[in-house]
Amino acid sequence: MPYELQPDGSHYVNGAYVEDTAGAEIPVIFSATGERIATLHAATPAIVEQALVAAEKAQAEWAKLSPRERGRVLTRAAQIMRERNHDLSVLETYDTGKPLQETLVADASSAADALEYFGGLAASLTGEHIPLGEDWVYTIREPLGVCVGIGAWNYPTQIACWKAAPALACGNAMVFKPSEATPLCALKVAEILTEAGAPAGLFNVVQGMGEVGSALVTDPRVAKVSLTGSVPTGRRVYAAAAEGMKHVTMELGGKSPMLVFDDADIDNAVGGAILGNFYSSGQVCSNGTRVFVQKGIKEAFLARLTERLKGAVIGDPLDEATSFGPMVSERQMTIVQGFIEKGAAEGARLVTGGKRIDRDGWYLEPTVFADVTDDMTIAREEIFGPVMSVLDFDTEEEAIARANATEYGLAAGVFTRDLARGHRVIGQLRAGSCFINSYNDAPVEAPFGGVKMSGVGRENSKAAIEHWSQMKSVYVRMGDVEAPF
Ligand SMILES: NC(=O)c1ccc[n+]([C@@H]2O[C@H](COP(=O)([O-])OP(=O)(O)OC[C@H]3O[C@@H](n4cnc5c(N)ncnc54)[C@H](O)[C@@H]3O)[C@@H](O)[C@H]2O)c1
Ligand SMILES: C[N+](C)(C)CCCC=O
Repeated sequence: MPYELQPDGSHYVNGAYVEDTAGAEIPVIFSATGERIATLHAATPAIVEQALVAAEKAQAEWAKLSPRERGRVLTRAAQIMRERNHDLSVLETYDTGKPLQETLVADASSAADALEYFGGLAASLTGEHIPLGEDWVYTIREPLGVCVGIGAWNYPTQIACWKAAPALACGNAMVFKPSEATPLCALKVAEILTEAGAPAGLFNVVQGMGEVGSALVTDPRVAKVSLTGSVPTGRRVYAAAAEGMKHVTMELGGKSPMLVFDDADIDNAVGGAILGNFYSSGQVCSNGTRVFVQKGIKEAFLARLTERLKGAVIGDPLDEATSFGPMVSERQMTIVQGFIEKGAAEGARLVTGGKRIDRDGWYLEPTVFADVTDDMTIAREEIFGPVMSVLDFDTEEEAIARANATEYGLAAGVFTRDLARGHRVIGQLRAGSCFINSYNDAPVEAPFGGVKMSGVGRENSKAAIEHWSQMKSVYVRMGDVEAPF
């Protein structure tokens, strides 16, 4: 066992593990077996207070460092993460149930990318000089202060670092609350940042459910809240943050469309649909769960998809050969089973899957429904599980209109050999993260985030800097002040 699964304390505050067993118990369950692997406790008000005090103190000192010095800490943390990728990946697999085959390449490594990228960017975050004849204005890019990050359970290491890396690069401190379903990984991020030279209190982790998140969001010392979670939680958190006029980033849910035209390379389209529906057992916010296939290739697409799904290796997520693992929790599995039942009851054609797998843990078969219509529940609501809905269409205009007929707008994809059509269609899809002949790529260099109900703000890329800093402008008069009296 690379890391002890039971951490030295539930929380990481002011550079060290702390515990307060008065907080509600948080059992950590390995979803491949149903076994309890650790027990943590939700933060009490005293722990939340300690974290905020520590963050406030650390932020004042951190902001005084040169951006280059701040960047050096982040890039050092990235290097440590890469060196420990295997251990961190195993921990991620225990925390989430995702196959090691995935976590080895998509979690600590994506987190390290963010630390490296924003560490490198830190020194170039400058203001500008604006000449006004004799007078002039200069701008200073300033930190926001103490920021709160709140995570979902599907990518606990990645989410912590996609928030912390730009936040810290800009001179902020952070109190991060992981999802109560996956509380382990963010603690390692905190440990590594300390080891890399981050001052005590710069990145704190407090555990808990919605009440702990809510206590952080409403605290007047907090300048910004970045949430990754569902739309209903996003609505509540955004409203609470608005009361205090706080900055927000909202990375929320989706029901994203993937459009497959008759001229698409069928294997690439099927590959994109598999990645966009079954990676992480379908527990990915940007998944293309409404797969619109043009009528001419619909049956060929379904046949190839069914064939390729037979290649899924379902099993122990700690075995590197496994390519499809359990759901994160029994609760999530039950929610997804409810959607599968609705799909069948509302008349969708079950092409493959649909059942719970007969083994320990919370496994569902990769499931594909065809002949899905726009009004069906499975075509309208985010399922967050391994359930693909295939809808068919005749014309480009029709597909675009139907793809856009949703309150969500996180992602969208197009598969076609006609690149002019690819760009034309993507240009009309109302979504933040789009793909042509690909799906779900999320390099740190590209902005990531949604439109409409899927969110506000962007993570990753230079665009994230705008969401973790603010501009001060300074007018400088070179001559006398002329006043009317
Ligand atoms: N857009 C993205 O980048 C992205 C990435 C991953 C997941 N997601 C979305 O997350 C959802 C799945 O994750 P989940 O089930 O953990 O989401 P969730 O909304 O139930 O919880 C998200 C987080 O918010 C906290 N929370 C709940 N109520 C709160 C409150 N009132 N105040 C403050 N914090 C509160 C939870 O404890 C958890 O840490 C899906 O909708 C998925 O699409 C989005
Ligand atoms: C990097 N992925 C796989 C696109 C995940 C982004 C976070 C959403 O759940």
